[in-house]
Amino acid sequence: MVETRKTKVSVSYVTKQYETAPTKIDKAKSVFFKTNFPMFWAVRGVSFEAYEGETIAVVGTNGSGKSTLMKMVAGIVPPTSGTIDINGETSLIAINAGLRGNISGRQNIRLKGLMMGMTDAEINEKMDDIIAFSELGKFIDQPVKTYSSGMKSKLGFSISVHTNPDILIVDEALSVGDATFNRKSLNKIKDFQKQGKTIFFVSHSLGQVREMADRVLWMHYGELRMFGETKAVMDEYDKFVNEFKGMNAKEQADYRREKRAEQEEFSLDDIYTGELREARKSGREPSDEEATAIYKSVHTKQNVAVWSKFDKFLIVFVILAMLFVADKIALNLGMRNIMQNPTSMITNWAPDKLHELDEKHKGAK
Ligand SMILES: Nc1ncnc2c1ncn2[C@@H]1O[C@H](COP(=O)(O)OP(=O)(O)OP(=O)(O)O)[C@@H](O)[C@H]1O
Repeated sequence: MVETRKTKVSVSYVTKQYETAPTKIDKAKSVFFKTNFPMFWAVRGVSFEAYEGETIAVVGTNGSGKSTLMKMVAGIVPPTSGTIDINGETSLIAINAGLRGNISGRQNIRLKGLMMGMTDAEINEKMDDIIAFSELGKFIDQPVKTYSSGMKSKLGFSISVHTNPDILIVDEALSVGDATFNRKSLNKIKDFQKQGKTIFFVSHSLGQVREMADRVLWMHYGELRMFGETKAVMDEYDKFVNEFKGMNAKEQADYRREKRAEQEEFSLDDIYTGELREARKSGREPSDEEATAIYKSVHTKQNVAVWSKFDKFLIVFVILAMLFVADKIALNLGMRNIMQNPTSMITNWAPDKLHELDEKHKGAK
């Protein structure tokens, strides 16, 4: 059957490789020095298409790559290889997504609105609705770092649904609020379904998945294990979960170790050979042109920054020069102060500016 619906998201052979640096300091070190942490493929050659108006649930055990895949679709994390084509505006709702801890909930609403290209007037018009939906009451003027994860999720959810995206990605944000808020959020998602939006939602609630999803994408240790109609995939997923629960502790640990080893030893050529194997299994020998096209597509590398020694030297030089100029000309702050607290130059500015915009808005009411 020829698919007539509009393709909204097209993902081809996407991977994400991470260095398993144990701490943030180790990660920072690896930017400037040669380090030897093992590499690990969190997503291994995922391909799928999502159409206008459908709701796709993303399931899988902890650490299977669901959030990483969704962050790549939302454009927040770049893939290591492969391509993602988006036909529309995406908005990611995830616990903490894009919220700044040092500024208030209200200032976060303004900041996120500005980042999404809304004008001051548009933000002012929606401000009261967003605050009302979030149910945060007077906490809206408290710094977000004082919020619980449920409160952050309520704020994130409320902001995202009011920015009216046509592709909505909900990453577990439906399960961290209280029962009433979750029901309200589900109803909002159902409204979006009726409006024909494309929705992805990551969920560990299998009942919610069966109730809401048209299709299900099952991630398994970085691979797309199955993608299809909700009932067919969920029946298989349930079967796997029950089989896994039926194993003893040693069998479970062995299984995890084996899969983890596959994630470390994986290479892009595995996707290529897997594709050829699948084609042959279905009785079709790919032509040389087809094989070359698959090879090229699999090996499409994204522009992940690889810094040369000169780049690193330049970065340090530019930072020092900026600090010097800021000290001498613009801010008249002592060099020692800046060295002790470099972020003060930025953090002092942002809340003041957002506060000024809020005051203007209140005055205009
Ligand atoms: N920034 C990162 N650096 C290194 N490893 C990462 C990073 N982000 C995720 N990972 C690793 O990638 C794997 C997939 O993580 P991801 O958060 O996508 O899984 P998930 O399926 O969403 O898990 P959960 O259901 O527990 O939320 C995990 O092993 C995780 O530790």
